[in-house]
Amino acid sequence: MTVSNDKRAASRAILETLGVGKVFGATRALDDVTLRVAPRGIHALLGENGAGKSTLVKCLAGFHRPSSGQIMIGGRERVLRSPRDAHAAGVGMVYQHFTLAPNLTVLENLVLAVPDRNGVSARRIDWKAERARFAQQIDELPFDADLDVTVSSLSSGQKQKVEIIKQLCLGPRILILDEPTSVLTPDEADEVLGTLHEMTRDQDLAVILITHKMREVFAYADRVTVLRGGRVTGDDEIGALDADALSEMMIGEVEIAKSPERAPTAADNVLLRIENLSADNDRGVRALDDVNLTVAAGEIVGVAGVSGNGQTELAQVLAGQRRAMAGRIQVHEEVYSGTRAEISRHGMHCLPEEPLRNACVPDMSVADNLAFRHFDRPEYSLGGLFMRGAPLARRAATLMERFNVKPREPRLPMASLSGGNVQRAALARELGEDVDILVVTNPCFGLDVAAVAQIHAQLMDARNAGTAVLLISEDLDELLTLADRLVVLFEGRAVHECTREQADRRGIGQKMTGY
Ligand SMILES: Nc1ncnc2c1ncn2[C@@H]1O[C@H](COP(=O)(O)OP(=O)(O)OP(=O)(O)O)[C@@H](O)[C@H]1O
Repeated sequence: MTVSNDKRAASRAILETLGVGKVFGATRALDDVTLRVAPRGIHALLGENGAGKSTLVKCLAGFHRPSSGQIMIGGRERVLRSPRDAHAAGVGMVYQHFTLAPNLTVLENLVLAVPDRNGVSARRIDWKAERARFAQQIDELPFDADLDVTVSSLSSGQKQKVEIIKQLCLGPRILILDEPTSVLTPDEADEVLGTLHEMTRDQDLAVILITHKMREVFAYADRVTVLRGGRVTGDDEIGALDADALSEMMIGEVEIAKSPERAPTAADNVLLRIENLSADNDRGVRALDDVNLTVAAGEIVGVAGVSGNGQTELAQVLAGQRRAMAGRIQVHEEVYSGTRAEISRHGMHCLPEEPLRNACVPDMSVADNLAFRHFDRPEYSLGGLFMRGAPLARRAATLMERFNVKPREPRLPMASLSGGNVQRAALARELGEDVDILVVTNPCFGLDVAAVAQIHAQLMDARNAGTAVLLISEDLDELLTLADRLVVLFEGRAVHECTREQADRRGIGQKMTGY
């Protein structure tokens, strides 16, 4: 930007960060970041994993205090000591993962989100008045929600809308969305972003959008700021940029991994066979209903579906974390019930979604988390009782290098890694050794362009080396890129199956919604 442009942008800005820095121990997560956000429009914040996007927006939402620099909102410097301060300054934030209380109704969630309600007894709340107030507020919003349903019965798309409604009801001038569409179908994502786009045209609302999806940036953003290694590497109107320019700003000269060619499959060598499998969810409701599927050596079978249609339960039964109510599973043509001994004997590796929560111990180091599968092997333990630190650290360093986990510091707690790097570390553990069967759920959730290409190449490599891969993913594009065959789950049933040659994007999208 030229100096005069700079001045004009500053005079228009509702929010500015001036030379903001943030240091965590030895990590400089943000370095001299200047960001200017106009009072209306969608401002995309892009960058590879670990670039500092979440840290920056957490500074704006009062979760982190910057180590240096200033935050200006509405032309005034603000010191945001807590989310409450940020809220008072007009900043609302919607997180990547849901924050709604699942067992409460939508109305109860909205009422509890109002500041100053902490500690107020439910009996002292005038529910009738609150219901009328929220019904009227929602009426004025372009989003719809039924106030009386329990949140746990909502689809991901509906939950995300309630998260946004919850923030909009608090009347923010700046709404921050951290990867809001990663849990939505493409149609739901278009609906949510399209609606917000319209809102930023009609009223004083600035949306800061973190996303890894270029399509969304070009369709809905007005302006883009790119971070790399904690520094701003690009800032411009969206109309002045193309995909190559953005990619260059995000990853510099890094080469995007190319997926290896697809090798022929030994279709008759079935390694995983699922027959008439049924299972219940945590509430005792049937979540998987009479599912049949097979995965052969050197084959990727994709499981498509909107989240909440039995995918989680399928992955859990295969990982031995949930009991099947009917049917059977065979691995290497032997009956399999998911015991630790069977998992190890059959070379069965499972990577669940949200690995930080479901597959890692957040406070333990990256090296220890990478050791979960091997710590009791002779080369890593003394008599099976004591872990041998040096070989485990060497192995961790090798895996971190191979899977590009950053920062390359095995002793850091897992929880201090950025979302994308946790994902890479968890995949490194599951794909790092010879694997016969890999069950993986949403492996590229939250990953940047280069990392997605790298993970896809690694999955294809594993397939070509003879691994049977069951890829459960909410990203239809990912499935269409990788899978040899596709199965669609809807309300727990396998409602459609096709080969990659037969796959039709629209048709599969319709099957996913029960059409
Ligand atoms: N609480 C923390 N303690 C220590 N280091 C942290 C903490 N939070 C973030 N970091 C580090 O700061 C850097 C920036 O992380 P941040 O989460 O902001 O990246 P990001 O751009 O949001 O990445 P992603 O796309 O993977 O979510 C990373 O190196 C990360 O490991």
